[in-house]
Amino acid sequence: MSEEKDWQDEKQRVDQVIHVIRNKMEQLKDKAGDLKEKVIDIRKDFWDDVTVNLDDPDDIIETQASLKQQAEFLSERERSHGHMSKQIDTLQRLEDSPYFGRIDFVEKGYDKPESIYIGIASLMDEQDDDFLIYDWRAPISNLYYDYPPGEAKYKTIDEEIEGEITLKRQFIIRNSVIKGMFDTGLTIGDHLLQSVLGNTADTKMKSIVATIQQEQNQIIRNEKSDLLIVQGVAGSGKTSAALQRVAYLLYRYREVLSSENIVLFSPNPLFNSYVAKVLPELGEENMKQTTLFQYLDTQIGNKLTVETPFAQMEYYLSEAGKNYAARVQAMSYKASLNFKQMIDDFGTSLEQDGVIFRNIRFRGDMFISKQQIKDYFYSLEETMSIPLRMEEVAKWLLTKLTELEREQREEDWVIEEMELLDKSDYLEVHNELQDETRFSEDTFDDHVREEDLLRKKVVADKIRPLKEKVKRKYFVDVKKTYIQLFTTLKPTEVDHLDLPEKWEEICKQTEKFISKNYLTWEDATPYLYFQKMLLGFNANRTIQHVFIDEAQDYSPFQFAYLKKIFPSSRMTLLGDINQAIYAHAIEEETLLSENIETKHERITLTRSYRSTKPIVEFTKAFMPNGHLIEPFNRDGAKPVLMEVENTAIANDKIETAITDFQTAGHQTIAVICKTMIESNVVYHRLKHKFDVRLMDEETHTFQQGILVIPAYLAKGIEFDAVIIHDASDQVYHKELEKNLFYTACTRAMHDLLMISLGEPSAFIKEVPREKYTHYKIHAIRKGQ
Ligand SMILES: Nc1ncnc2c1ncn2[C@@H]1O[C@H](COP(=O)(O)OP(=O)(O)OP(=O)(O)O)[C@@H](O)[C@H]1O
Repeated sequence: MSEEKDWQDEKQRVDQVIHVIRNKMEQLKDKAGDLKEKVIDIRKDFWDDVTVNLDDPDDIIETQASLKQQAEFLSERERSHGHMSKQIDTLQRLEDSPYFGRIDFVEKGYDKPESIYIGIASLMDEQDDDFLIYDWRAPISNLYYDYPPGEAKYKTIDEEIEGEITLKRQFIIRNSVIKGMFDTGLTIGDHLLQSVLGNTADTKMKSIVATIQQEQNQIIRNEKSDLLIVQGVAGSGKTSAALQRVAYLLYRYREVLSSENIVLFSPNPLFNSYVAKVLPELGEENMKQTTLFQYLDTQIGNKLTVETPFAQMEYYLSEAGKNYAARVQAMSYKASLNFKQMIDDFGTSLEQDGVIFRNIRFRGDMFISKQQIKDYFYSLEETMSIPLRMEEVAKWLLTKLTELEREQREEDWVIEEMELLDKSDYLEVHNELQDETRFSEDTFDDHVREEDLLRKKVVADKIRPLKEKVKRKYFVDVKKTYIQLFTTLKPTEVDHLDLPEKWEEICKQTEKFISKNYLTWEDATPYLYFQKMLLGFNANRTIQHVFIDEAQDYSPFQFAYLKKIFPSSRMTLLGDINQAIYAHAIEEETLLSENIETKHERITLTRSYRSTKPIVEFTKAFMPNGHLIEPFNRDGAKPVLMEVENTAIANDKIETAITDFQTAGHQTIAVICKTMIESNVVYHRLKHKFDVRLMDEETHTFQQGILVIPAYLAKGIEFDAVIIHDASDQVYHKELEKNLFYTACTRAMHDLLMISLGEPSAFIKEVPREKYTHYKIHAIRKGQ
């Protein structure tokens, strides 16, 4: 068959499929329109169709039943309407680009191939007999992602089907028109990938459904592992694969899983909006998304201020302050499982003694003292866990409060308070009284009864907040109990736990911070863990899948905490050891370390798709194990290093570069700095010349244009061009700064420029000279 004939045949098929899509869409729109009218009618006539009769209890029951029936009828119609709207959305998406792939597969035992077309959703022909398009997540579609032409097999729910792929073809279809078509020998040919990756950066991440690579497909379709760990180099598609995996799981387990059952922990708030469009593009709803900070901060509540990880990072990078060395040791130690062990041991000792409680006062007077609560707590059965005993204490206190409530109704202060009640309170009591007396004739003591009710109300209003506090276990002084870990525990009791050298100083610092209601980031997880140890963990069982992106930044303690909170969830951790930027990663293992003890399956991604080949060749040259990183073959300019003599030249070069990048058509240009302080300075300088935005930890979205951003906030995101504001050795020198520098450089898709004020970073010097262009720019001196 000639290429021209193939092209014509495929073109014709696209037209036919589009015709079917449009027909279906018309029909559905008609149906949905009718249904909408019906829904409006039902809402309008709702009360006409309900028999309302409240005369006697039987009538009331009948009315309730009639109401319920009518409401169900309405919500069933509304549901169908919602379902139809969703189908119409999907058809609209298919109308634009119905499919992206085709395989011809001859099943063993048959002699003719069947053509399977693959798109973002399934589509049947008009008779509903045959599939015109298969959903990319259908079992048979796996052939497309996993095999080149030749022998192949796929698994359905109950069997394995073998056969041979005789053709594998990719399409680019846009606006219902076929724009390109390639037959491919490889898994998914470079052709399409080249064209996708060559595009300019978007402020929203795109789905990679048409070009998923075989190794990414292993992540997306993994069904066996409870703990899947993905170590992938920068730009290898970890986040993309994670989101595709969410879509896959939602399809595969659609009967039992919804987006509400999946949570993604992402590195920063900006990232949330960056990835927000991928799933809707695939016709799925977004999973829940949070950052670890948001999660811990909400759990800890507003009594304590929690330091953000970014503030911790700024402190770490500042290298300033007289307690700096101790604080850095604290960051590492409090991330460790040794520290968790210390808390666990402390928890065990608290079973005997040591929990600190709070007094409960009523109207300024002591009602139950902390000592009484403590005595009650420690009088309870020792075999009961601490949280169970706390439940018992709460019950006991609630009974006591109920007794108090009864007694207090007779007190004089109640009369005084009654006078302060406003009209609505009286009305409420009056209505209550009316309800009570509705069916009785006997109303002579109404006045007395009204006073009773008012007294009851006054006291109840006073006691209610106390009861609420008791229910929330406010009677436990978690903070003071926690501080004891740093004040009363003798180092000799815990020295088997590899105490850091500056432990005593750490203890003093911690006590000082927490007494001022300030929790450093390194204390946030341990504190919350401890709090739950006293008050109960309330495991979250609605979440069935937890995804952790940038997992290298999670400490072993944080991971252990998340496991405890989500005990029955499957976990997918994605990260890159080379991008570990938090202080604890220097000494503590990260989650991605080879020797993590928990049972897991590990997938390694070594191919980098984001940046051009010259950028990847440059960045891999200064990283340990960099030889394992494989660039995707996309051409571009070599990274440029400009070593300049003074700030004036540096500024001038940055400004020229921005203008040049704009002229070259780059839409997003990021000036990446090491810290927020540096970013602020650069922003204030540039804002007079360009329309530029400063990104900080509060930034939740970003637009195309020129951005100034600290490296740690640029995690997970990409830009057309990156300018490293100062790549000098003074700025990027320490071990962890290497990772920060690597993270910054690998954000660039097409162009990377490094300005160095003076001596360039030693990391750059590790790179062979031919991998980048080096300019030295001197100031023009008098007489030159
Ligand atoms: N199979 C693919 N097809 C098309 N584009 C891809 C594919 N895999 C990755 N990409 C693209 O490569 C870029 C990097 O992907 P992604 O952000 O998912 O990588 P990552 O491993 O999470 O990166 P990092 O760790 O550096 O943040 C994105 O632009 C993504 O669209």
